[in-house]
Amino acid sequence: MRIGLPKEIKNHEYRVGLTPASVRELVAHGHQVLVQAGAGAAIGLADAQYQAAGAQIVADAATVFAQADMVVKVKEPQPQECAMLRPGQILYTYLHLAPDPEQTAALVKSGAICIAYETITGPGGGLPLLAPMSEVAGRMAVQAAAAHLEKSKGGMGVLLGGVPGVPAGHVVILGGGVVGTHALQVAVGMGAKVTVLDKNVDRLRQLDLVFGNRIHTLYSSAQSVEDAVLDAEVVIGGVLIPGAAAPKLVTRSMVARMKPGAVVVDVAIDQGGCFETSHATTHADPTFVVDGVVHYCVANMPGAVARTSTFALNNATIAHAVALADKGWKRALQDNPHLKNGLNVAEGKVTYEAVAHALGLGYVSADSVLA
Ligand SMILES: NC(=O)C1=CN([C@@H]2O[C@H](COP(=O)(O)OP(=O)(O)OC[C@H]3O[C@@H](n4cnc5c(N)ncnc54)[C@H](O)[C@@H]3O)[C@@H](O)[C@H]2O)C=CC1
Ligand SMILES: CC(=O)C(=O)O
Ligand SMILES: [Mg+2]
Repeated sequence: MRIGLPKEIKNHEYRVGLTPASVRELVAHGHQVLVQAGAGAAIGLADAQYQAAGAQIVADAATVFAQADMVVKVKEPQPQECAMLRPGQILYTYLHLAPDPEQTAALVKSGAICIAYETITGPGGGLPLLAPMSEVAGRMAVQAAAAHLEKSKGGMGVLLGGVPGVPAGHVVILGGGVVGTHALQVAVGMGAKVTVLDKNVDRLRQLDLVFGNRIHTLYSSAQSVEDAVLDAEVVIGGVLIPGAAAPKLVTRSMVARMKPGAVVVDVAIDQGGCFETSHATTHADPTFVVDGVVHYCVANMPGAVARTSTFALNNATIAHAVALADKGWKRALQDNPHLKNGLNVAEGKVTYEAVAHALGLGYVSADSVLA
């Protein structure tokens, strides 16, 4: 198969879909890899390293899209990328379609086979191709919040860990999954007071066993969310219902009653966000203020630490990339139900139920397009 690697074009997105080591793996399986010139240059992955791994360097994205049977990316395709996809071509990347009707329409129109990293499941449960980026974003969320609590960034002027004689800030984490766990590790490490809320009591039990009395756990309800959010210096949104639009746990009226200068980091913004007041921002202009509360809602947080993130992502994506290249999409998906769960759009149909439901579109099962 011929595999194409374009350079990412989203705002301040320096990650790349394949490392030279991943290219080497695909080439060893007999595949040809076309890499757009400079695709990894911003994170120290030079064209020469890709060539040494067996790739062919091509001048532009148009050549990659025109010649590849499978395009491997990181972020959802931007409109000009969607326009270059063609029927039957495989697109393997993050998509986050539920809050994005325009992209969904463009992918449906393309006729391409669109496999979303974020809905591929794992034999041990969970979302193993989302997890590494959630680890990064969860850890970054506390860094971002601590920085934006500073007065010069619009915050209330509180040091998260406090100092002897002055209380620490209260970090409230909505969702105790991968983002939540990594956020709470860093928040606990910084000496903050930490509360985590989840609907899954087993998850809270696990966190309680690991972190003991260094954290507080709460079952998530409208009441507990409101009580915690109104007491917080920082709220981190890390809830997820796989593939679906994020539930709006924090209402506009709660935000209006939060402490002035508090900071919210809505990591779940890529699925539409869990604060009613959120809208997606970019690394170039990451925050906005609503009712005195600083909102950080960057939809590609791991792009800021693109070198770490690229290697972590490739560790999780390469095995399925090799399977897709070796077997073709139909057999690879028939052979592996977890990879099949990644199919969101194929041959002009929406094949992921939560996406179809969120957008009010017709749904056709992955099995029926594979038949
Ligand atoms: N903005 C960014 O750059 C990035 C965003 N993300 C996003 O972060 C979000 C979280 O991802 P993960 O932690 O990997 O998901 P996860 O599935 O590991 O965790 C989500 C948690 O939310 C909980 N939850 C669901 N409904 C809830 C409710 N009503 N109240 C409280 N908890 C609830 C679930 O029980 C689960 O424990 C996803 O939308 C993901 O796409 C991930 C990486 C980067
Ligand atoms: C998961 C995601 O949205 C990201 O890594 O950018
Ligand atoms: Mg989007």
